[in-house]
Amino acid sequence: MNPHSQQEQERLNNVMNVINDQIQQLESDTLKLRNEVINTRKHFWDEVKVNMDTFDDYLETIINLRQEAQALSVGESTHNHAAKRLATLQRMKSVPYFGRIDFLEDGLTEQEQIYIGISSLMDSSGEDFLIYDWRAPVSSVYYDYEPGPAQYITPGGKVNGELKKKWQYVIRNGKLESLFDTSLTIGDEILQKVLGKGADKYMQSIVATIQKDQNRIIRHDQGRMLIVHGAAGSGKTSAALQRIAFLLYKYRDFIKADQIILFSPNNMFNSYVSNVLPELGEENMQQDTFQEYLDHRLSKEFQLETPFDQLEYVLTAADSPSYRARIKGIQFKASYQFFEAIKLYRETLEKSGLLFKDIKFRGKTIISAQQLSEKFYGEHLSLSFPSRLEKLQIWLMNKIKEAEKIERSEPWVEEEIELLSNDAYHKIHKYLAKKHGFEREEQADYEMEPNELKQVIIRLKMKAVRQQIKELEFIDLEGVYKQLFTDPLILKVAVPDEWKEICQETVQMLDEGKLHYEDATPFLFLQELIQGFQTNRSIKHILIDEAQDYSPFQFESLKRLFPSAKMTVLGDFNQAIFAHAREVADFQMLTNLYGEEQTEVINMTRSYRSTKPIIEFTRSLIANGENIIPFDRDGDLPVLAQVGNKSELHMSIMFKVLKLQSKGYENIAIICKSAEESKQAFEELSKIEGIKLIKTGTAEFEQGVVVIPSYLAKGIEFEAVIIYDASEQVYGDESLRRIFYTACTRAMHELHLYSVGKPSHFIKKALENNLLTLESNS
Ligand SMILES: Nc1ncnc2c1ncn2[C@@H]1O[C@H](COP(=O)(O)OP(=O)(O)OP(=O)(O)O)[C@@H](O)[C@H]1O
Repeated sequence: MNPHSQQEQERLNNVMNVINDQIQQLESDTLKLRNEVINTRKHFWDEVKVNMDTFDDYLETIINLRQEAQALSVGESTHNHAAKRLATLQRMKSVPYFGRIDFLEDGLTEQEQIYIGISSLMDSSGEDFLIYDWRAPVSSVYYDYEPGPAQYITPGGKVNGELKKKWQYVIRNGKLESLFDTSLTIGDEILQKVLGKGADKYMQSIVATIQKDQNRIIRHDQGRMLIVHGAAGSGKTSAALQRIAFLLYKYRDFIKADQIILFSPNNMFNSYVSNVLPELGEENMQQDTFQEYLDHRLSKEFQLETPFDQLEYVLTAADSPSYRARIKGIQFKASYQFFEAIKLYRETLEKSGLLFKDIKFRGKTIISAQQLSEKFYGEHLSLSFPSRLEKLQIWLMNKIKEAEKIERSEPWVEEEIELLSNDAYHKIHKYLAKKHGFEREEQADYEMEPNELKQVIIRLKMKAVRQQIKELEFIDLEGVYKQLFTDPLILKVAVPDEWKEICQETVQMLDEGKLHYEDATPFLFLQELIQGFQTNRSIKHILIDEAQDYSPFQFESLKRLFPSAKMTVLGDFNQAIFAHAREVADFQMLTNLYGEEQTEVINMTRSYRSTKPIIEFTRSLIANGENIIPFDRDGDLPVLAQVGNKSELHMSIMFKVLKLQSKGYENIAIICKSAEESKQAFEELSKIEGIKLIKTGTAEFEQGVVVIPSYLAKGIEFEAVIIYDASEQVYGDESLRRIFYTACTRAMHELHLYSVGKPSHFIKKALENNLLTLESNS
């Protein structure tokens, strides 16, 4: 037993007592506060005397109301605050702290013992910290330094000193299970233990074992843009989530959880990561997928393809005649050249090319597209593009007024009046009476002018037209976008050889009211360049996970949508699975987004998720994989089993699942290339008890044995992974290398590959270097 254990357990007992006392106190406080709030709500109107007789009475009532509302809101917020603290203390009851540093500040003689946990705790006198929050400035020493000179940054400046000792604790349910003086021991026992555990339904927080490079990401606080490029399993998502917790702590008076958005690959991933922040005593940030944003903006006008439909096409339709052109189109439409070309195109629209729609009322054209075009290109040419559109709107509104006058003599107006319901008639009467200054009690005396009634009817009917004008809907955006594919002179960049086919397909899609996924963002981007960008200034931080899947259009759109936000971009180019993925890591575009001075790039090469043998295998699948450093966790070599046919494959997999389950693994994924392959595999493997099929719509991350398409397994992990069919026939094309790599890197403890016939050439290097065990018959 460690000689310090006794002493440490005593201190722990003390801390537990303080926590228990505070819990007791808070329980009674929150109950009282809760009752007070309920009471105030119940008797809200008793306290407010509503009297509107005179202006002074009215004023008093308003003031009274305000005061009551304010009291209620203060009560609610105090109660929420206390309830939140109570929940954190309850969590601390199990693990009050996980680390300690002994720090001697320069100029002082006594070293301080700093215990670190998920939240701070003061002693009963309220003067000394028993525990420091892991996000407090001094706590960074714990993550950043080995014993020796160390420093940390406070709002008041740098603090220099010496880290004398560093301890790690394993505490469970208030009991000290073990402690490590990490200044003496080599290696990282606690990290070993954490990583060796089973997978959970939800991702866990990593605050007890944050690594130095991850800490840099979490506490990064300069510039508008942080780019994190990290190997599979290096902790990008984990760092992103702890970073959010850090920001919520550091800027607690300025930033609330709903002012931070995490963009993630799909809804299932959202559920997978949804527990980390609450576990740390913070509220969850907003979570979104880019697809949801596109849906919100474009699904009224178009039938939108989802990124997963696009991927499914890419993975399964290689035999279709237009396949090659579509792939080239996908790549081109996500390229930087196309992005620049669209910006240029918008500029040329200042001189010519902007298309308009006829403005119609009751099926009749009241202002033609031709008139609009002549007006736009005939006047105010020295003004900026948005100002010219504004002038056009004003002109149009006047035209609408004229049109309304003309409509008065149309017979439909009389017909409408005759058809008015009593209720509608009275509403109009009341409205006009009020307009003419009749007080409520005199309104019955008001007699409506027939012409005025007509005017109201016409205005009501014209409302939609005015709205169209306000929203600039008279611009034919679809036509403007289509021109890029019908007028060969517009795009001034090199286009793919298959351009003719790409154009045909794009035009056909648009004519059918559909928008391919590769067209959606460029279309929206062009639309916003013309109509103006929508903005949301309340968001202060956006974090983009799996950023390798985003195109320049998407980054630029997010930047413009959230002009007050800082951006954290996390990705791994080796996992770029979409067809538009660039061949090489391209940080330049991202750096250009906010400029070099505002941008920092952090690389993470150490990988934690998988055992060392699995990482050694997976890194052999990609170019420059040797740069990935495995965390030293032991395990079996990945296994390759070659089978003769599908029925042998299914038998072997079923057998393997049983074997893995008998070893205690609960989270087992059978990863297929596509949804189509997953569906077939699921049908064939349905005898496995409790097996589930994960589809694009699956909202909750499921535990147990799952069959899952590679692209949905992205970002998540499983105790054991079975690659359904790693044959050359399935993974023969070079473009699938990254998808294959992504699938294999999902494994924490065991990886099993099956191959019907010849295995994919992706594993050639692994076979040559004995990074796999061959299993002839399972
Ligand atoms: N410092 C750490 N302490 C404990 N566990 C860690 C640490 N860093 C990473 N992990 C664990 O490693 C696994 C991978 O982390 P995470 O999913 O954040 O990596 P990633 O870089 O986002 O992976 P990928 O790109 O492959 O999806 C998770 O189980 C995570 O909890």
